[in-house]
Amino acid sequence: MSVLKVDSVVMQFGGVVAVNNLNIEVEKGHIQALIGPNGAGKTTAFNVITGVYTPTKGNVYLNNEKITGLTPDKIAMKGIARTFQNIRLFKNLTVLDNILIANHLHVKSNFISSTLRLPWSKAEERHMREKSEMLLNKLGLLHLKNEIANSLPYGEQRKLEIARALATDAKLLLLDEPAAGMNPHETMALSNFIHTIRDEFELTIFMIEHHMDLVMEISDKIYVLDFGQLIAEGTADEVKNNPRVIEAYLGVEEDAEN
Ligand SMILES: Nc1ncnc2c1ncn2[C@@H]1O[C@H](COP(=O)(O)OP(=O)(O)OP(=O)(O)O)[C@@H](O)[C@H]1O
Repeated sequence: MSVLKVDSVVMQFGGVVAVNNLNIEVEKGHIQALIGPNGAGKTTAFNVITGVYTPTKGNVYLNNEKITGLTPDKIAMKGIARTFQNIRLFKNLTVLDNILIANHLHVKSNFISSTLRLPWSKAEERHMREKSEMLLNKLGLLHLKNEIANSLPYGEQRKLEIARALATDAKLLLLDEPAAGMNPHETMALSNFIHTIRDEFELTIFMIEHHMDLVMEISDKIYVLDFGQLIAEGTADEVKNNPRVIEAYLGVEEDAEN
C-alpha cells in the first residue's frame, strides 16, 4: 500500500518549471530516496508534499486522502514530518525543550487551560515530559537531555532534529539531506540509525540525499529527477546502471570541472 502518492504534480514559479509532471509512490514501511543533480527540483517536491507550496497542477495523497492545498501545519497534523537541509533546531534551548516544543503540536489542552495551569493541564505537561524522555531514550539521546542543542556534535544535532520530527507522532518522515556535512563514519552511523527508527517507530521514510553510498545502501526504491523531470525509478542496481542517470550525473561533474 502506498502511504504517499504524488500524482502528476507540476510546480511552476513564473517561467521556471521546477517540477514537471512528477509521479511518486512511497510504500508503507519502505525507505525510498529522491536524488538528482543540484537544482533538479527535489526540495521543491518536498515543499509541495508538505504544503509549503500548492502545486500548479496535480495532487498529493497521504494514505489515499487528498492533502493538496492544505497548510503545512495541517499536513503535519495528518502525520507527515520533515527535517531540513540546514538543521533547524532551537539552538539555545536544551535537547529536552526542543522535543517538548514539537510535542505541543499534539497537545489537546486549549490555550486558556494551559495559561491558567489547570490541574489536568499540568498532568498533560507531565505526560508530555515523560513521553519526550521516552523518545530521547529510544533514540539514544536521553543522557544529553539537559545539554544546549547548539553544543552537540553535528551528528547528534541531526539525530535531535529527527527526534523532534518524530515527537509529532508522524508515520511518514521526509528527510532532506540528512547526511549533509557528515564524514563517512557519521554517514554509516546515520544509515544504521535510520534503519533502527524505521523499525522501532514503524515509519515510512522518504529522503533526499546526495551521498550515493548511503542512498544505494539504504533505499528500497530510488527516484531520479533532472531538470524537474523524473528520468528513472527503481532499485539501486536499476538506477545506477541507467544511461540517463549516468548522463545526468556526468554532466554535473563536467560542469563542476569547467
Ligand atoms: N521559490 C522559488 N521561486 C523561484 N524559483 C524557485 C523557487 N524554488 C525553487 N526554484 C527553482 O526551481 C528549481 C529547482 O530547485 P530545487 O531547490 O527544488 O532543486 P534541488 O533539486 O532541491 O536542488 P539542491 O540539490 O541544490 O538543493 C531551481 O531552478 C530553482 O532555482
